[in-house]
Amino acid sequence: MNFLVGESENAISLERLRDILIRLEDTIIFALIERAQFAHNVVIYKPGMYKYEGSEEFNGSFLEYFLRESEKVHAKVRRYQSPDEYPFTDDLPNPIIPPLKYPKILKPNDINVNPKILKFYLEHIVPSLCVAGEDLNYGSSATRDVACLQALSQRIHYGKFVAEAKFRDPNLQSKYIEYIKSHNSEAIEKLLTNKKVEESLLKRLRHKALIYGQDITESGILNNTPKINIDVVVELYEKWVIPLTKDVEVQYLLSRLD
Ligand SMILES: O=C(O)C(=O)C[C@]1(C(=O)O)C=C[C@@H](O)C=C1
Repeated sequence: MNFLVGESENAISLERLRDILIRLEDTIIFALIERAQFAHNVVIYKPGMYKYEGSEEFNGSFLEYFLRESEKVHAKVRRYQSPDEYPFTDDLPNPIIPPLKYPKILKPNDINVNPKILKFYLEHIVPSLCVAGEDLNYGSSATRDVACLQALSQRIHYGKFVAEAKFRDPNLQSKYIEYIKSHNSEAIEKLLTNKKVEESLLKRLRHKALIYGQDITESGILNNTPKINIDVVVELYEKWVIPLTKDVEVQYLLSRLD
């Protein structure tokens, strides 16, 4: 969590939030580079391929099993009590350690777009990121998938904080209230969109993916094939990450006055 426990409820600014989003670009690119070293391994996404000891009734895929079991442990150490962490599975156990006092920055809401994240990740990202076929690295692939999914989820749900910061802008608040009251999601989206920020982000992302994806040796950068398909990274943001972040922002604002 980037908002430290004990900080004030006013501890958000758009500038600070944008810095967090920029840092998360690094987390996401490195997670994708990690996943890209293994083949698609489609078998880990097919339901009912394995029997799971202790969860005989469970009939999902190997990845779903792995996500569920990982999230159980993470829930026990209160990961999902942090307002920037959202689980992909439900019926999770209670934390075994006492709760922390986070600043109450967000209005209570139950927005969770993880089903959409899982869908685009499995249908569009993994097949274009990884070499087709099987290399038997099922466990390694699934651990990398979980890292990618968690990073994407955190980034996209930061839209709630970004929306809250935008709503608090005294120059814009009356406009937001007007559009929220008239349930005008299109006007809300238009008001919160900043094309310049989006364009700079996509350019920066291309540079980062190119640089992070190279081999670096004692004599400098080796100009060999990058470890990741740069276009896939840029397209991921252009087609999915930014639109879904905006979707979260709009959903959050629509419920902001409830
Ligand atoms: O930085 C913002 O203002 C955001 O709302 C975040 C974000 C993004 O997803 O990166 C989304 C919408 C804006 O058009 C610009 C960028």
